[in-house]
Amino acid sequence: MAVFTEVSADEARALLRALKLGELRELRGIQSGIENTNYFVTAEDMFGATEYVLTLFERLTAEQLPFYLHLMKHLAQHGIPVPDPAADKDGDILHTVAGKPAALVNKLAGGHELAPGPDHCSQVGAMLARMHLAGRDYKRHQPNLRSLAWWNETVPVVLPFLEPEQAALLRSELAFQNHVAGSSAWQALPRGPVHADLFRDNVMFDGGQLTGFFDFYFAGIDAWLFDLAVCLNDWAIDLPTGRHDPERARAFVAAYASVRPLTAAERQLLPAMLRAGALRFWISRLWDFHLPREASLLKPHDPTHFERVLRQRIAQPVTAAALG
Ligand SMILES: Nc1ncnc2c1ncn2[C@@H]1O[C@H](COP(=O)(O)OP(=O)(O)OP(=O)(O)O)[C@@H](O)[C@H]1O
Ligand SMILES: N[C@@H](CCO)C(=O)O
Repeated sequence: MAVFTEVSADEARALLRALKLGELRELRGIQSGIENTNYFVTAEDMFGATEYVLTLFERLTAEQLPFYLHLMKHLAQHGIPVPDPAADKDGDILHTVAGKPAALVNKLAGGHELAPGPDHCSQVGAMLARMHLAGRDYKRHQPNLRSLAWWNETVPVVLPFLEPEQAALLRSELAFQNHVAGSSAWQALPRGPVHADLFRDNVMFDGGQLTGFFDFYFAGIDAWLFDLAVCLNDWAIDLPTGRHDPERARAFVAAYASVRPLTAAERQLLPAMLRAGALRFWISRLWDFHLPREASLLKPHDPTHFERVLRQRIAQPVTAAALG
């Protein structure tokens, strides 16, 4: 469950009042998610009832949060379907609730598509490219905080928990990614704000139509190709085995490239970036699994899933040419 911090009805009422969003009708803790405390909030004003999502940030600091919240606002203003943080009378979108930094955003319609087909992948691929283009003139800068520097810092912390063979793979993949990051192709990759965690459970569909991307709290400035690789590693694999699904991957990449064609450097580095995407989540899952925070009922994601994905990506590299 993901209510790390309890919010009282009075606290929710006070926030709604400060944001001039009407009276509180319902406050309901959201049981999924592993990073933040989330509540569904129903408010009613003279126009009727509206649903919002209240997020209390458990790990991120008030220094880091403006980048994410203003990015969501920027993208929403550029027509990308993402939650739009509500502002108070001073224009502030970062609030304090129960002593934690907090935001209130509109609730996206629909639910997750946990068994996506090629059509879902095309919709997400095209919207991902539109989102990258819409982020080009976003002025704030914050690196992807779960990128190479964090991998280098965190790998030594998780290594003692691994079997020798797993430790060897983790070490050698990290060395490979450090090597790739020194290449001219890597330097040439187009960059901008990326979501960096756009898994099936961070996208909403309603009646088969994409209604939005959410959970931008791992976003940062990074290679657009990294975002694409993270998506392919989730949207276009068979979850039980981690095996690449060529049909879904082709649909995803073709739709992405129809909005923003891949550059030569991106085509060259796709196989390495797919490995990077798998490594990133293997490390974070190992970290969450072996060094959990104090959260009574938290169920960490299975790290071995991304170990399998990484092994597949190394044994059977997926090239841009194979994806059309
Ligand atoms: N803007 C939104 N609109 C609709 N539903 C939302 C929205 N934000 C969050 N939710 C719901 O709340 C659940 C938990 O949110 P989220 O995935 O952001 O949790 P988290 O703990 O912040 O992240 P993580 O995915 O890293 O575990 C989502 O699965 C979704 O059902
Ligand atoms: N998407 C991440 C969880 C953090 O959002 C994972 O599956 O490990």
